Amino acid sequence: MDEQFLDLLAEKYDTEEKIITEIINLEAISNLPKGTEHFVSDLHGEFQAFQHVLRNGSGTVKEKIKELFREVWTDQEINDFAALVYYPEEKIQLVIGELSNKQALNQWYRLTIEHMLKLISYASSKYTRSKLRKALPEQYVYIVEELLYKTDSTNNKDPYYEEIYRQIISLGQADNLIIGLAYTTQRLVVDHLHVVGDIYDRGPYPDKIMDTLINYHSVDIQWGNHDVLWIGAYAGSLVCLANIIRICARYDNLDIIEDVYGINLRPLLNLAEKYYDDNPSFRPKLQAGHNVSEQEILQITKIHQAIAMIQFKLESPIIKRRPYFNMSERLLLEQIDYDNNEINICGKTYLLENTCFATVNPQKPEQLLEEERQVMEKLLFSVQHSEKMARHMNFLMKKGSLYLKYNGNLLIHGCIPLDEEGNMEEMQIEDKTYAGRQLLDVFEDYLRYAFAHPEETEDLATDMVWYIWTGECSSLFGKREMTTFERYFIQDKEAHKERKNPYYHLRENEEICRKIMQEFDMNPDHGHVINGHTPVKEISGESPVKANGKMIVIDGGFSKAYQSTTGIAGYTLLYNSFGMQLVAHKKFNSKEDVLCNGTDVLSLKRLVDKELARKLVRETNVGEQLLQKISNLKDLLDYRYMK
Ligand SMILES: O=P(O)(O)OC[C@H]1O[C@](O)(COP(=O)(O)O)[C@@H](O)[C@@H]1O
Ligand SMILES: [Mn+2]
Repeated sequence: MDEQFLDLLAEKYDTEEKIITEIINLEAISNLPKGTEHFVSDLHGEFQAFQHVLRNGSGTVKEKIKELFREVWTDQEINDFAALVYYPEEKIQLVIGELSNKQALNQWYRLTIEHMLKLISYASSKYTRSKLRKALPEQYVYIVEELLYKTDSTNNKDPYYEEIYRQIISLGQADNLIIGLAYTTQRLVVDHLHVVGDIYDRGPYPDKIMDTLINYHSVDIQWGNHDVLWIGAYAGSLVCLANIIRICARYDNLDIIEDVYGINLRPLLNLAEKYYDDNPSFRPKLQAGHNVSEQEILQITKIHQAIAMIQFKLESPIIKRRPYFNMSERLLLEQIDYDNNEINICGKTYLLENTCFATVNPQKPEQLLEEERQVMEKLLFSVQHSEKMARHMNFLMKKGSLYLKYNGNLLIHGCIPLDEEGNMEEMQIEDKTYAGRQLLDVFEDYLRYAFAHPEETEDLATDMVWYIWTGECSSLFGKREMTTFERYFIQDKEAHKERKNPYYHLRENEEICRKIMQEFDMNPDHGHVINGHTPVKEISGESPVKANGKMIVIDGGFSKAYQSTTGIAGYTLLYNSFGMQLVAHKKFNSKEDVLCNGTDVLSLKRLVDKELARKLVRETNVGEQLLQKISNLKDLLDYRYMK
């Protein structure tokens, strides 16, 4: 071992005792059961439903409550206590409103604190004391530890403990303590969260999801195609920027752009008012319960057309300067017969309806009007100077990656592009050809380069971010083409079809999944491929567990727009020391429903994999680091003390 490294290490561990204590500590930790991993995906801006799943740990909180109190509590009591753990602030207010006198309330406080402590003690049984301490409400650590670790079996200290409870209540600290303990419980039931992509688009609050993730104790993100689109916009890709605004307009979410990220839409609105009118194809999909006036709808409809046309124009030069993107079929503006309002796509002629080509010059259809160019320039400036946007995008980059190998599983939002024979699909980029893991690594390198160089807007790296959103070999898109244009202007549904990469039928096959895991140097006997991206149509009998259990698809289905096609509100996955469990969620109504009626989106669990022996920390990614550290410390002991 490098002596310089050992000398550095010796600065921190400067006595024999310190080294030995740390070795014992790390050895002990690595023999604890592994913590619970929680997998969610396709959140699509649905903050309310997401935070519910996070707060209830996909059913883990209630399960623990049941295990502890089933014998002594009614279902109603269990539900009430669960609601208190999920939404402590609101539930306490409801209880205060219901209990008629102070004495009753104080009694409730006394019992509730005791129950919370019991639950915490149970939920933390597989953690070290130090880990639990870090999860406790800071200002109450001392008294909570006193109450948690009562060791006196003689009852001599009973009056002492009672006095602690009494003081907490009489000093007006009960509410805060209960709230703090509820959050401790939430934190203890899930050790680490994986977000398998698509935080952004369609739903109204992606920013609140981002803020929640930023404050979460332990998380990683596998980017989804929609997340990459937002990264691309921030990194200087005008076409990605046009796309995110178009999708926000389409889903009546322009507030996210204007109010949340502070981007001025006025120049775009002025342009839209000048060239566009009402158009049934571009009216926004309204969010339930969102009151929008006719005038606002008209405004959004105009903005929607303006930005969609800018997007289509911006696609052309990229397709032309990157022939190996193989997207010449998508040069649609050039294939339009502007006199007859028709288009020829793949040999078939379609009539165009609800067109809005006022800014298109049929001779040079890709050319932006000077006004359009200026609007995009201003928008990009605004996006790149939004403080909140910078914070959220930096976090996406820091915690995110295109794929992740974690505790033996391969996590990826979309797919591993394959050909019909099940070989890794090849893509040529400039003069080199890539496939499989190498291709994904190259994509990620380009994306990181584009992000680090936001001032470069037409270089290959920036174009590549857009390719990852929509290209045929993208591991996040996984389809041959994105038929956005067709869905706006052509009635015939045949033209809307997006052909999927062969991966999506081949992934049913165990051998293929094994091959993919080998491509990533993983052990196919133990691991799984975990995907999001495609809603699992439970209604039509589709199963989220495929390939003899090697493949798990957990599109969260949080997106309301897709719930009628899936029949459920999606899946999440839990992986604890006993094995893997898939959780199917019913539609989430509202927080109020959980609080008042105790209706918790019933989660149905299905065992995917059972560990033969309880899995320990030492067998995990974190454990690997611990074992490395132990080995370093042993070297240090040897080097300094000849042991
Ligand atoms: O229904 P929308 O929101 O217009 O989006 C449809 C588009 O979204 C996509 O399904 C991609 O989004 P997902 O990653 O959520 O599937 C495209 O394939 C399709 O063209
Ligand atoms: Mn997706």
